[in-house]
Amino acid sequence: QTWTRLLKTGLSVLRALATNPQVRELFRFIVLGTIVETGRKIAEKGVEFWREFFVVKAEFEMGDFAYDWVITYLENERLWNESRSFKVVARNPSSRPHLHQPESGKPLDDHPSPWYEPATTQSPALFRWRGYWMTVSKSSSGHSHYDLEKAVGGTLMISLWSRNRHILDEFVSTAREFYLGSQILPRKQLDFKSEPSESLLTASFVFGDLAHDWVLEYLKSMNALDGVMNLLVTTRQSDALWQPSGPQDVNARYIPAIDSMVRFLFTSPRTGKSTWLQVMIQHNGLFITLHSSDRDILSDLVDCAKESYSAREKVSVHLVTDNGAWGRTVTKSRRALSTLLLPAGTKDLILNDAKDFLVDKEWYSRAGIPHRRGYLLYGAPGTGKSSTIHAIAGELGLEIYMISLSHPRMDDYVLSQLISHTPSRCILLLEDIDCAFPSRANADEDEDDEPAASALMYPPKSAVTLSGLLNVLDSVSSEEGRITFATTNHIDNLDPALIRPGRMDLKIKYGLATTDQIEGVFKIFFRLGDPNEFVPVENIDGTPIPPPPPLTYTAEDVLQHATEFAASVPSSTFSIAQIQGYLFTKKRNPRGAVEGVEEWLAAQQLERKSVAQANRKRQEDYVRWQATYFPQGQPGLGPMPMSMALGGQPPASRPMMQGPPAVWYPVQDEVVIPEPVAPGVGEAADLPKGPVEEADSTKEIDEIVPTATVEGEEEETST
Ligand SMILES: Nc1ncnc2c1ncn2[C@@H]1O[C@H](COP(=O)(O)OP(=O)(O)OP(=O)(O)O)[C@@H](O)[C@H]1O
Repeated sequence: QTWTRLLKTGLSVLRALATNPQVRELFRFIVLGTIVETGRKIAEKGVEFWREFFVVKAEFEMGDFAYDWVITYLENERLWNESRSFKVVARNPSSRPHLHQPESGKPLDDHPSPWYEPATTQSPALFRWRGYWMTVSKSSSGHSHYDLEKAVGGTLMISLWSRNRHILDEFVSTAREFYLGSQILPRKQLDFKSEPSESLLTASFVFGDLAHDWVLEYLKSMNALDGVMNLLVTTRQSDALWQPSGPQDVNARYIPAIDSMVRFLFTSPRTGKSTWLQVMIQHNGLFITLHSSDRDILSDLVDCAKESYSAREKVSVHLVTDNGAWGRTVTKSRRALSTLLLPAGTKDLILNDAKDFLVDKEWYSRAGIPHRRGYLLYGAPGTGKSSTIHAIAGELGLEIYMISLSHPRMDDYVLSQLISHTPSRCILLLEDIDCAFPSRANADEDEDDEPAASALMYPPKSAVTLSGLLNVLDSVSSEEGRITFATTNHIDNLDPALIRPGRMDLKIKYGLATTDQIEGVFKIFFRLGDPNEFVPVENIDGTPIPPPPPLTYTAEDVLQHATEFAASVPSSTFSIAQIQGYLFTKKRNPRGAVEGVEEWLAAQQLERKSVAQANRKRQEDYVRWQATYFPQGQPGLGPMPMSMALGGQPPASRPMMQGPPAVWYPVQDEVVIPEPVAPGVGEAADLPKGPVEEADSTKEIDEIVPTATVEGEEEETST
């Protein structure tokens, strides 16, 4: 009964509520709300489902090439055009030629230009691509891909409204092709090792290596370094290597500073294929990153560089740095062999022999003979030895690697290191090879006419030993087509082992100027030779030398004066360099050169006399010094002290006789001291007495300077 009563009460309450309009309204609202919410949920699920099945999504990470492709492509499609919010950055237009200028933008000038890129947006931009809708959104972190070096991170999200995944593939590959085809400046690659695609090829070209010079020259010839924005302004000659092409101030060079970077589009002349190169300039060389994994492109680049290098009308001379390693390279204009005045047949002899040698590698290997060839050029200073080597190098298209044995860092080890770091086909030039030996006076101590004291004065000027030198010349690494040229002013100082065939195959003597050579140098000097061959047309740094003013004399004048001049100057008495030195004082005045020759000859005679006297005094002083301090005789103790050499008193205390050998020469007014001369050999004994001025100059000189015809008896000339 209780339950029946309760039920009746409930029903009456419900009936009362149902008849209440407000309650009925509320009830309807709840039902409708439930239906709407359920519908919304179903729709949401439906969209999610649709998205899952009908939208393809892709994510592109900044720092990845795929990101670069897509963003560059979208940039080009002007996707951001409809955007309402921008990020505006100032960038150098020359480094970003694709930069989008604002519609009303001013023409580009030297100041950075504005560049518009879409502001970071979470709300996706919608666009249509080949009939498909796409949304693009960019995350907040990171900058545009061009500024990648400053911030890494950030992603680009692309949603493609299509069930078809292939559309995404098509989109990405279209973007990639566009990127490659547009040849757009790629982003800088600071750390190629961490590049995720591992598709960049990096090549190092080490300073001092020939490949480095090839590539550097090539980059310069392609104006690739012109875009460097980090410059070193220098006047040092050693920086000439970097001189970019184009007109530059002679004194100041604007060269890329260390750590600067430049990106350059290399188009292979052979394949026509273009590849971006990123060139990093470091203190120890060039580091080139190729935006490619194709090694052929690298070898193509190196081959092109090598080809254009060898086509230049220049000769490169590689020098040893202060550290005793290859480093500096000096480039000189080629010197034509025809400008050398040498006895008939000399030039052809060397040139043909060297050519034969270079082409006959097979023959050498068949005969079991090491493929190397040595030439010894000896004779007085200034007779054309070095000039011949430069001209031959130019003719054969070879580089010169020049080693001076008197270099302060030179010893057997440094020498062998240097040799092993030279390329196979080159000219190795050993200058003043006699430095490695004691002077003749030292070698021939038992000769009666040369006091032992003088031997002490002339120890070897180089720490290189004979065995070190022979080892280097005979070493396996000195095979492979290397031509060795050695020069010396004192062949008689050289050990026979060094100049035996197999080490020095041709020995060519350079004598003092003959009458023909004197006449020849006069004609060339006054431009009767081929002026273009003789007169350099450009400075060492490539800047042009303006042509000389027109001549005030005729060819006939020069011919006549040349004969007169040659008749006035004694034959085999002066080197061509000395004659050239005199002619320089009469530049553009051939008549003056003839008129002044007697005065010059007299001055030369006086100079020789002073030199001889100074040498004699030095010898005497040294003997006296030895007798005072080492009455018992102290062989091999080293040089005379400076104060003594300069004519002062011997030092109060016994000098230290250790350390590297050094020779001190007296320095006096108007005295030029040549290589040390042993007493009894050379000028001192031959000098005439009496005033020079009164004598007939030609006769006088003929008398005082014996013509050097016999090997080893040549006149020591001043330098
Ligand atoms: N035979 C020559 N023909 C033309 N020019 C010459 C000749 N000899 C010397 N000269 C000129 O003299 C200068 C010095 O010559 P070079 O340096 O070749 O002499 P060198 O014999 O090598 O001297 P050193 O032994 O001192 O090194 C150069 O300017 C060169 O043009």
